[in-house]
Amino acid sequence: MTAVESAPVPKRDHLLRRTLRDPLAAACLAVLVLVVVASLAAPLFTGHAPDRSVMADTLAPASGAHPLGADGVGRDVLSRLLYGGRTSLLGGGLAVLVAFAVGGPLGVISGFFRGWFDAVAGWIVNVIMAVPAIIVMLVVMAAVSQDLNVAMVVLGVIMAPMVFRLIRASVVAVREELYVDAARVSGLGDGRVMRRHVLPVVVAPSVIQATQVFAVAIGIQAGLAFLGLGKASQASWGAMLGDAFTNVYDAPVLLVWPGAAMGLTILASSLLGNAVRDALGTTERRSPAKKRHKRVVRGGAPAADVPADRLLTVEGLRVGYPRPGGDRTVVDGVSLTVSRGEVLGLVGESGSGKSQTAFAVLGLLPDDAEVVAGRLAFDGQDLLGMDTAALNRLRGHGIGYVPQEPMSNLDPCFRIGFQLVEPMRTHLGLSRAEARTRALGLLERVGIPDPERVFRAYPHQVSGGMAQRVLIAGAVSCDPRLLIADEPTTALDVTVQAEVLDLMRSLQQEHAMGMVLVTHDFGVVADICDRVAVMRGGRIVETAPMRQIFAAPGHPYTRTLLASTLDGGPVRGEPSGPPCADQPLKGVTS
Ligand SMILES: Nc1ncnc2c1ncn2[C@@H]1O[C@H](COP(=O)(O)OP(=O)(O)OP(=O)(O)O)[C@@H](O)[C@H]1O
Repeated sequence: MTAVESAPVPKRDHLLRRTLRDPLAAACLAVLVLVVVASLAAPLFTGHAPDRSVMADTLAPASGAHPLGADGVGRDVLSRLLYGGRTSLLGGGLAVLVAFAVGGPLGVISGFFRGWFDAVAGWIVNVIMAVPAIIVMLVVMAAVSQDLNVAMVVLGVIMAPMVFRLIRASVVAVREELYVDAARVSGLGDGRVMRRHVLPVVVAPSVIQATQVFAVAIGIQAGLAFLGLGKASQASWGAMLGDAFTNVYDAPVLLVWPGAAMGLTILASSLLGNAVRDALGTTERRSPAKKRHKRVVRGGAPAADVPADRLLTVEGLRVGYPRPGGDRTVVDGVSLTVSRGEVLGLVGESGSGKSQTAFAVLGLLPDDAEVVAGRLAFDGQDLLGMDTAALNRLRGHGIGYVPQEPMSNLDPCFRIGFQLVEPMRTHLGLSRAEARTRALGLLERVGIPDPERVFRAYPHQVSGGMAQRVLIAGAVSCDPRLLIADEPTTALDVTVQAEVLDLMRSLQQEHAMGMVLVTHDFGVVADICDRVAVMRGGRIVETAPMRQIFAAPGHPYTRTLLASTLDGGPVRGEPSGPPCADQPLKGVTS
């Protein structure tokens, strides 16, 4: 029996509150607030102008008039420290802003859409990275402007490639996740998928990167000022270090103030960045599941002369992957049909091409797949000719999908309720409240005992069986006419398998949905299917009504598969028993 684990659902906790639970983070934030407030409110703390020089006060020690003393040309050290903080903070902030404004969007677009944009952006980034940063800034300061802030803007552009690479890598990793596929299957457009599932993952590494850019910018700015660059009127910690260095033997204490201010600011911002990253709870980078390239779709003719109750028509479907040694064909000439209210079982050993066939219908094959079909039509619409936006509208609404791995198809960052509500709002145009009510009803319908609780839970707080029920609820939430279920019970234990199958059968009958049930299990076939198509080596070797398949299997391979199931032997992998007439296709892994 499936059950929600007893851990209570945590309340949404504000990021700042979570961060400040770490005492070190709280101390770092306090230091940064102090530095910012002191710099901005400098006139409140000192009456001296930072560039006002009084020769009589040269290297004056700390006193009431000069709490931190005076520098080599008689300027008040406290005043220069406070006003210098403005220059450093503004410079660091400018560099971060420019680096993220340039590198951030480019990284997201490149990682998400790849293709020519990615290639061009990658090339530009490589060129920028080959340019020596310090030389460029020296040239800019010498030839364009003596303003340190201008140099920091240039530094931001030079550092944008680092941001670009980091964000691109994060986006590439997350877009390969199954739950991103699942979101696309449920019909969410690229914008929503990016906003809801991709961008949240980018936030944590970006925070760390921002603190690094900030620290580097403050350091480089100080270096430039130390070399004497920058306007003489512009107080900065670097200029203070330069001045202190010339008087290092007479007043070594002058090195302490700007050094301590810089060190503390950089340290506090780095440690705070780490704490924020930890509080975001996404420290691990998600590993890419598979590599994708551009999808090529060729061929396809509009559907015509099909019976009125026909829902899905697949004719002569071929799926191949270009490989250096020759194309790898994984589905070869598959033809099948599904009528309204009919359940078609797609059966075969592992690697026979069942999922590839299902994904071709869903338009979810990897981008390097070549798909050719005489006809690939859903309810009178040509699927091959459809653009992504039309496919997005169709998926979820017209065609629902129940995946094999329930857990990997739910985004761990979002509550289950949110993930159910979103597609309904998109496809059915429901308000948030209406979608919530409908989602709760669906959760109850799929046999979840405490819908409210599961609605508020995160995926890790429910069991695998419960997650699969949630996905089934999601798949039928927008009243699809066809449901594609890819081994929906494989990841579940035996009792739960039976319950989930019962549920799918009754939902299918209630909604009069057509269904393609991908499975390797003849038990499942007997339970739920009206007709069966048996696949081997990328081809359909036999299609027949369910009872006929069991009573009089026509193809030797069907007999072998049936025998291995009925014997209780392994169905997956190469079947035992007499060799079949059909051998696997060249290049197809069985
Ligand atoms: N991106 C890809 N590039 C090349 N070959 C692929 C790719 N994806 C799948 N294949 C191959 O396609 C063949 C069919 O895979 P498919 O996932 O459809 O099998 P299946 O019948 O669903 O098996 P299973 O029950 O194990 O999921 C396999 O040999 C697999 O290695």
